[in-house]
Formats: sequence, C-alpha cells, structure tokens
Amino acid sequence: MATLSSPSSSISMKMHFSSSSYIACSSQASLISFSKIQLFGGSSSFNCLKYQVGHPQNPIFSRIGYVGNAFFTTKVAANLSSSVAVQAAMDVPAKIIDGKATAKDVRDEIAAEISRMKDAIGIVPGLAVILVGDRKDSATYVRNKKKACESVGIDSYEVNLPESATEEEVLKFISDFNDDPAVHGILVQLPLPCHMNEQNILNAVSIDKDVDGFHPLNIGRLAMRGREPLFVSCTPKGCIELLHRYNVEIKGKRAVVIGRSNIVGTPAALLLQREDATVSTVHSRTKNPEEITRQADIIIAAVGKPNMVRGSWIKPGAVIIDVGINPVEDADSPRGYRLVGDVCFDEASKVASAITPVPGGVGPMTIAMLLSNTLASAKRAHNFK
Ligand SMILES: Nc1nc2c(c(=O)[nH]1)N[C@@H](CN(C=O)c1ccc(C(=O)N[C@@H](CCC(=O)O)C(=O)O)cc1)CN2
Repeated sequence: MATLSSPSSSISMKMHFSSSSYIACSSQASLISFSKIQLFGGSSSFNCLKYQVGHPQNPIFSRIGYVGNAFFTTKVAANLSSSVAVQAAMDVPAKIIDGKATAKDVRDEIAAEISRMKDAIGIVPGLAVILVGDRKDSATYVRNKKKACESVGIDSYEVNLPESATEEEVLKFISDFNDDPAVHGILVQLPLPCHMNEQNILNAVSIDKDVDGFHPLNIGRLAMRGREPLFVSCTPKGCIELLHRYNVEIKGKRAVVIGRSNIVGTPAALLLQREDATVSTVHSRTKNPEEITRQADIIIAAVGKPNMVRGSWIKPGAVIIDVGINPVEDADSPRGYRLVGDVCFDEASKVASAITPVPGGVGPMTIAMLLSNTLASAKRAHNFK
C-alpha cells in the first residue's frame, strides 16, 4: 500500500498495487519511465496508472493516473518521498486498433447497403481507376481496390496507361468518366509520373465524382466551418473512422498530426478540428517536435519516416494512429523487406493506451473508405436514402 497526494488538489489515493515487484523512488531516483500499472484503490479499480518520474533536480510534470475518465496531474518527482514505493511490474500493453478487422466490418455494411440500393432502384455504384506507369506498389493498390469493389458489388472500370502517356491522354479519360452516368467515382492513382502536372489532373475530376477527396474544392470546404465537402480523402477518413469505432473521444482532446501533406496530414488535422479537438501540426520545420507530440491525447503520424516517433515522444495513455507504411530491409522476410510505421511500435505500445499496427492498421481502412465514398456518391446521384 502507498499513498500519493497531489499538492494542487485534495486528491489522495490509497493504492494497492497488483503485483509484488516494487521500484523505490528515492531522492536519487532518476526515472521510472512511462510504466503502465494496474491498480486498485479503496473500492475502485483503476484501469491503469502511468507516470514518469524525473530526477529531483529536474522534476517533470507527469500524468499520475488514468482514473476512469479523469486525469490527475501532479509534479510527481517533486513530491514522491523516498518512502513511496511504486510497483511497475505489470505492464499493460496498448490495445491494438485492428484496421483489417474494422475494414472488413465496413465492407460488410457497404455490401448490405449496395444490395438494398440495387433491389430498390436497380443501380449499382461504379468506380473508375486510372493507373499511369508501372510502379509495382501502385499496381498492387489498384488491384486491391478492384478486388475490394468486387467483394461489395461495386462495378470497377480500369484504365492502365504507360509511363510515357501524356497528361492530355489522362485528361481525356477523366473527361469521359466525368460524363459517364455509370461511373460514380473517379480516382487517379498517385504518385503520377514526374512529367505530369498532378494539380491539373486532380482538378479535372468532377467534384461530384471525386471519391479520393483530392479536389481543391472538397479540401477547401473541409477547411471551412459551416461548409460540407462532398468527399473526404480516404486515409484521413479511415483514421477518424477507427477512432470512432474504438470509442476514442475526440472532442476537447489535444491532437497532434505529424506531417502536413495534402493527402493525409492536412485533411486529418482539419477533420480532427471539425470533431472539436485542439489540433497542432508537427512538420519538418517544427522546433521540438517531441515536446509538442508529448502533449497529445491523440497522435496521427503521417510523415513516411520509419520509426520516427519514439516511446519518449508519447504521453502515457495516448491513442496512436500510425499512417506510415515504410519498407525497411529485412533479410528474414521472403520479400527482403518488411513494413513499419512512422511510430516505433515496440516502444509506443508500452506507453500508449491504443495503437494501430503496420501493416493491418490504417492501410486497409483507406480502401474501405474509398468504397464508402463511392457508395455515397451513387446514393447522392440517384437521391437514394
Ligand atoms: N489516388 C490515390 N493514390 C494513393 C492513395 C490514395 O488514397 N488515393 N493512397 C496511397 C496508396 N494506397 C491507396 O491508394 C494504399 C496504401 C496502402 C494500403 C494498405 O492496405 N496497406 C497494407 C500493407 C500492404 C502491403 O503489405 O504491401 C497495410 O497497411 O496493412 C492500401 C492503400 C498512395 N496513393
């Protein structure tokens, strides 16, 4: 048993720790870093208590408990006496936010809705996909999108153009799909070859069929209060969908988005803001990215740098959505590489309360959201509720 008292409030918790292993916090104690502890106090049980004790000469503000929904904050290092013993043996690993399973649930729901629409009005949603060049990864994503369409009952139309194709050729296909009533969604797989102007091409997609949500009008509306985009880009939408489906409260929380790309970082920050989070964006010119990230209750990492976000960047109990899908060499893997996220999973999962894995996190949700946008587009086009 130990008693911890907060100097800034009348909070005092009697703690019975759930294991027998103790770490003594003497005045010499340097650090108990981000330990997650299960504990029971009085008649209540506490999901977890996680905290960090700095050196007494350099006290650190730390979270001293996750008690129900409340956080109790105190200057732990300055107030723990040498007699306080803390048990930190029972680490609770972060909950895995399973994007693969969630994407399957979403696909099942979409399939049911498509079948309802087909039965009612005889309309099947259609998605056109344009792939230019011969990047292997892009070809795989397009193949997976086609398969996903088949699995839910969306008709897909594919155009494959060689690397040497001209911008005009791509624009002509877009224009034809814009005019085709069987096509409710159009996407141009990115990245495009360097000789093409991505902006010109994305601007040419009709805003009503912009299921990727990359058209500047859709992004502009997303940024405006009181305006609604017709579509939200799939990866950021998938991130928010995961938070919703795992009952992560967003309203009033501090969120940090790492990365500011047009496709993920910027729309993710705008979406979080629309959900009433207080949002900061960390980017390549940010001073002290660790410090800013450490304040976040929710982190969305979308920088494309393997394992950039370390355990020490994360506030205990934070929820992490890792968008990065980075190949790193791995001689033991049949492909010669394996995929890792932007967040160092091993470290982060010891600190966070929930985290998406890579692979199997946000990636599958990107395609599920594309299907969802295509269905929404077809429903809107045919005024089907
Ligand atoms: N027009 C678009 N281009 C691109 C987009 C996009 O949303 N629209 N996003 C990415 C690529 N992408 C979809 O196009 C995509 C990337 C990754 C995954 C995915 O499921 N990844 C798996 C791992 C796959 C593997 O093993 O290789 C995972 O994370 O579990 C889906 C879609 C850029 N271009």
